[in-house]
Amino acid sequence: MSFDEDVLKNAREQAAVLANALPFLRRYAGDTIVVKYGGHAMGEAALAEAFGHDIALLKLVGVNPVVVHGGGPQINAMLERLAIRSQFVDGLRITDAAMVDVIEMVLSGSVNKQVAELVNRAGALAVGISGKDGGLIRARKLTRTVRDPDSRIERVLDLGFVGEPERIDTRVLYALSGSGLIPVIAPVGQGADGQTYNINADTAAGAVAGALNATRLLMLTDVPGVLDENKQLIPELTAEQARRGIESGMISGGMIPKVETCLEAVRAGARAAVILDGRVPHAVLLELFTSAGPGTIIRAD
Ligand SMILES: Nc1ncnc2c1ncn2[C@@H]1O[C@H](COP(=O)(O)OP(=O)(O)O)[C@@H](O)[C@H]1O
Ligand SMILES: CC(=O)N[C@@H](CCC(=O)OP(=O)(O)O)C(=O)O
Repeated sequence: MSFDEDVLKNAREQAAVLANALPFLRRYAGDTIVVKYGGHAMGEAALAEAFGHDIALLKLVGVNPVVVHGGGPQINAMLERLAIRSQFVDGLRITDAAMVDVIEMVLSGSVNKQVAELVNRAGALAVGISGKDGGLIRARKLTRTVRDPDSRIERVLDLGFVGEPERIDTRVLYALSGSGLIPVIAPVGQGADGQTYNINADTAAGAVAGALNATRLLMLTDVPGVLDENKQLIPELTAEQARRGIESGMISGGMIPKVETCLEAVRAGARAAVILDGRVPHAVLLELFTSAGPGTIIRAD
């Protein structure tokens, strides 16, 4: 085959691949997909670039992607530089007054702009905002009760300025998405009194997905999904299995807010939530458009 014939053959093959992809790419046209992009998944440059491409491609094929990012490792690094120690309870960072300023700086500042830039570099137009912009996330102080295993006495744990979404005002998201832009959200909220709250990024993503009645909430993380005692992937998790998993300790640490969030998101209006491996390049496209993107799916009952 001559050089020209080779080029032509490749081009025809590429065209066929594109044409074959059409029914898949149409699958979520017009739908809203909320993607939680965890701090761990941002580490590797090639992976991050692939993530940016996935989000840009979603917009191109008529999907309305909304990104909510984390930044736990990035906050840890900054707090370490400032010699401030963190403590976690059930995957939530106890946040005092000095920390909340640093956390807002990291999340709404450097990380938010980095994530928006990943999408922009892929040729789409992302706009980085925090939950404080446009009144997006009205937050209230989160309280946790813990039971002492010996005395069985319950006590309320003060997590400081850790918040939970109280109300989501979706207007800013519709305004951006409707103008061809992709919202990229930092998980920081504002209380009725103006106080800034640090919100777990999973929780923020779940609240946004519920309020938007998203077709999917995709939770990108650093494990293949929810794993059982033998470290095997659980393809589908019911509310009852989740409750037992948390009680038995099979589901622990950062996976607790993740699973709880998925359950809450589908209860609040999202069609399904998937916990999947963000370390796999193009995890978002694999999950949405192929049968090779297994994670753990949590559906509305
Ligand atoms: N049953 C489980 N299945 C999978 N991961 C689990 C489970 N229980 C606890 N984990 C832990 O949860 C972590 C994911 O939560 P987290 O570190 O908060 O992720 P991210 O930073 O992506 O939000 C995993 O890396 C794992 O160590
Ligand atoms: C209250 C709380 O824990 N907030 C988180 C917010 C960032 C986050 O959730 O980031 P990842 O998704 O990367 O873990 C924190 O301070 O680390």
